[in-house]
Amino acid sequence: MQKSTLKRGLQLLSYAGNYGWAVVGVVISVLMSTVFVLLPPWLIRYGIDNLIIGEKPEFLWLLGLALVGITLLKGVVDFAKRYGAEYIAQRIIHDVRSQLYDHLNQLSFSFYDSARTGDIMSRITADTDALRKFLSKVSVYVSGNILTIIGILAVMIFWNLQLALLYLIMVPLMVYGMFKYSTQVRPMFRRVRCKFSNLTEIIQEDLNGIESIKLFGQEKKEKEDFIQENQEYVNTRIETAQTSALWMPYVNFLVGLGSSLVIWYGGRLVISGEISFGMLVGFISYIAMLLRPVRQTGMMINSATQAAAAAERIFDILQMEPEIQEVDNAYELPPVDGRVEYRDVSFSYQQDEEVLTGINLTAKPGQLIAIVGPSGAGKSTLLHLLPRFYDPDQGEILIDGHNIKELTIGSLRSQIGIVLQDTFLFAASIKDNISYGRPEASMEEIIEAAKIAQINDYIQSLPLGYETPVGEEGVNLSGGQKQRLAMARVLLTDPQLLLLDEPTSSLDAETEEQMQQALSEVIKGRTTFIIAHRLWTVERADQILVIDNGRIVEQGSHEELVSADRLYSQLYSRSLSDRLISETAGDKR
Ligand SMILES: Nc1ncnc2c1ncn2[C@@H]1O[C@H](COP(=O)(O)OP(=O)(O)OP(=O)(O)O)[C@@H](O)[C@H]1O
Repeated sequence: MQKSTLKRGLQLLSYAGNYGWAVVGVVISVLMSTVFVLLPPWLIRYGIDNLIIGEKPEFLWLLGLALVGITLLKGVVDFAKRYGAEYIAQRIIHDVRSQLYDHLNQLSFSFYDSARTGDIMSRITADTDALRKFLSKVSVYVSGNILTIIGILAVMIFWNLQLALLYLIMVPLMVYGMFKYSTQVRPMFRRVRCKFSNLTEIIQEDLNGIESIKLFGQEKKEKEDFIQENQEYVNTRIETAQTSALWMPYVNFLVGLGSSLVIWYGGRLVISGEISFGMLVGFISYIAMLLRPVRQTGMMINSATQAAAAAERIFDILQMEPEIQEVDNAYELPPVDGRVEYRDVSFSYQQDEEVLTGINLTAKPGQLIAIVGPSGAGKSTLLHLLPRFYDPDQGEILIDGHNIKELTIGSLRSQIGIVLQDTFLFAASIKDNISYGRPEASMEEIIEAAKIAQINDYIQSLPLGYETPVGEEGVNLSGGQKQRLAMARVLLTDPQLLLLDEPTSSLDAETEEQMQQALSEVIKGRTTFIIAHRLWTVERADQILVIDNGRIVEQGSHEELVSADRLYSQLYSRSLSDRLISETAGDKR
């Protein structure tokens, strides 16, 4: 057994510890069930030797009654065993799934940058289900079967060593077969699960990117990719089934061989009077009984290996440490005035590829800081360091003199409002989306925020108003409407620090004008960082930082930077001519 499998097994056992009494109940029922399996051949041997051959027909009904009684009792303990195992399995999987979900929430952005959504989904759903099957069925069946095999062998040895030894020759062959089978099948199941993840990933990606697929007419190519992945999954499954299917004939052969040997040699022992006829019948019954547990155990190696592969994938995630962590004595950030300092901050997503280098900046409380620069210069990254989506490799960031690394993450983020380039809305009502960060907000406050974000009139015009669902079953909002909704959502939390990543990028000229007015209201008294490509929108900023290639290359007011006649002034002129062109195009239309 691999070390990692053992470790995963122990980890699972630690979950079972929470349901101690149920586990004890299941263990007792497995033991009792095994005893009830072992009893009938013993009774049959006794009946044949003492009641049939011993000619005591008046007691035969008692034998029948005992056999029926055993069946009934076995039915009761089997019920307890199955119900208990399912109960424990469901509880454990509930805990694992919740922990997994919780952990995924805690993992940092860096994890999601490289993680594939389909893969994560299949770990939460298919992998936890494989584990549930193992816990509810495989673990009890396999332990019951192993106990039965050991019990049968023990009774055989107790009855007659020679006959038992004859049969025991088969055991190494069985163990060898089982070992061979499991080592072959195990990596196959790992591959099956990976292929399944790939398939989920493709479906997920195609559904998310359906617009781009249709726009670029790539349906055929995507279909071919899907067919290929689907085929590979099926091939892997079939290959695995082929290997597993060899197991049954192998076991059948061994059991058949064992029975023949016992009848051949045992028959001689009966004739020579060394064992009774009842004992031979008992032996043969036990051998026939061995078939099921041995075969089942082999088959269950399938599920066990599937579960081992699934557990590995689940625990791989659970063991990942979130990159962004609070220090042990992290403290709450008190309400801030909004002074932000970056001191010699450098950052890279991947080693040796610095995205930000030696950033120094100071924003005084209530200032509007505009960040401009070419695409890919590092503007968004600069903002993402403030709420600790990522931590700098070097340097430090302070808010009102508090180093953000020493604060609790919740208290830090609660004072920062962010409107990102892409706005994500939940499948809930408009009202719930706006109040997402402050569910207790009153309707008046929600409407007020929506008014400032210039979206109230539109919402009121909808038949269901603020109760209108967003997304599939409700209204489909435009990019600009989404951004304004996101703005209202942030306003409602009344943050002292505002990070706006191109908040007006999806707006038309008219709405942008309105939004600009709204913005000047919104940012009053708050320290605001705003990224803008349309540079005329940030002329009024207190400071403009020009970022190029991860460095601040210019810094100052609009007038200062224009007269400096460097990168900013070039970008500004380009931005103005773009505006002119788009306005002329708009007029012509
Ligand atoms: N999650 C990420 N993982 C790895 N590299 C990233 C990640 N996000 C951004 N980058 C890289 O870091 C650099 C800076 O990206 P950033 O998004 O900060 O630029 P930007 O100036 O905001 O660009 P834009 O104006 O186009 O939004 C780019 O080269 C980008 O490819």
